[in-house]
Amino acid sequence: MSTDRLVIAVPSKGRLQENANAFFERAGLPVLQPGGARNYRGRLGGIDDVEIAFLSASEITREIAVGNVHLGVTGLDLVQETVPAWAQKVHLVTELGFGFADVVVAVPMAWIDVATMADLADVAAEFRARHGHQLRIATKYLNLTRRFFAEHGIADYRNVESLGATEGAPASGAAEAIVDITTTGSTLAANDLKILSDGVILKSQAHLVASRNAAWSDLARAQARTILDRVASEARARRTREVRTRLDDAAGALAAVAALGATAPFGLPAAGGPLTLHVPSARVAAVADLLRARGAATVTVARLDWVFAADAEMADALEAALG
Ligand SMILES: Nc1ncnc2c1ncn2[C@@H]1O[C@H](COP(=O)(O)OP(=O)(O)OP(=O)(O)O)[C@@H](O)[C@H]1O
Ligand SMILES: O=P(O)(O)OC[C@H]1O[C@H](OP(=O)(O)OP(=O)(O)O)[C@H](O)[C@@H]1O
Ligand SMILES: [Mg+2]
Repeated sequence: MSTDRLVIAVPSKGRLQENANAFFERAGLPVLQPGGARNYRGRLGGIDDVEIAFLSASEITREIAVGNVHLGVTGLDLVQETVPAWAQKVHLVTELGFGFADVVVAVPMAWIDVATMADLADVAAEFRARHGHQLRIATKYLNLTRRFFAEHGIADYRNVESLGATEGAPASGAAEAIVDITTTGSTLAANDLKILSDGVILKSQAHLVASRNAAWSDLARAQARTILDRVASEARARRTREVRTRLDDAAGALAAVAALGATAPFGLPAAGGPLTLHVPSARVAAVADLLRARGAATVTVARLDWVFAADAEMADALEAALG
């Protein structure tokens, strides 16, 4: 880093790229790549002097861990697998609601007696005596596997490192079982593999992450505060609906819907005026029912683009993590 400005690492390819760009766009901070797709440096629109490094998801994780970039978008699976003592180096700013994938233990469908990790432990304990070698697990998630198997008391196995087509390992005879990431399950099914019932090691999704090791200048901290305020405002808006209505007893109605999480951010209306509520999106129908039961004739519901608020919980949590 040649200057003290903020540097954000954004996926330049792979499964997270498109959604990561859409996420910054929604927050009013479009990712700009002036030199075209082959230029590995860009900048963020909507804010001055923020640099973007375009990298693959695994490179982003590494650069965050060593502190070469301040913020980045990557998968939780990569953070937990590839960064030793990750919580000391990486602060999870927020989940991003995309890049969902589970890291799972899967065995051949034909193993009808093996449904749980305890069953797999039994197989592992007897495997060498029966077959002349240890149970082999194909995976690129060596650290997550080691931790999870240890928690389940499985010690008698061997990892076979696999960097691609892991699901093919049992059929090809390279391993007996696998640990890999799955989203739709179609690759597992196509390879006649099943997930053990308690074999989900990690439910991963993309996160905005911050490096606790980077050099955080005053400028970089201030830029991060601005960015996180917009990100938090967009996230708040996404989980909220604006509900408007008119009733005789607005105060009584507000008290009744408060139990459903509704708030009146602009206060109670003067007599006869419209009441504006903010309601968690999942509770909108229940709130509308209650309002009509209390005499509201019409209730409108609208999506919001932004909800700016007085508190800065995301930025404050980052400051606390950076010390
Ligand atoms: N079905 C999926 N399979 C694999 N990764 C997924 C899936 N769904 C979401 N992801 C997320 O995407 C991350 C990896 O993305 P991807 O494999 O596209 O990167 P990449 O560009 O291939 O990077 P690299 O070349 O460094 O492996 C995973 O670690 C995970 O967090
Ligand atoms: O459950 P599904 O929806 O079928 O997805 C799972 C598959 O996707 C990933 O591979 P990817 O296509 O990223 O190839 P890679 O291993 O080369 O990264 C992963 O390693 C699985 O093979
Ligand atoms: Mg990949």
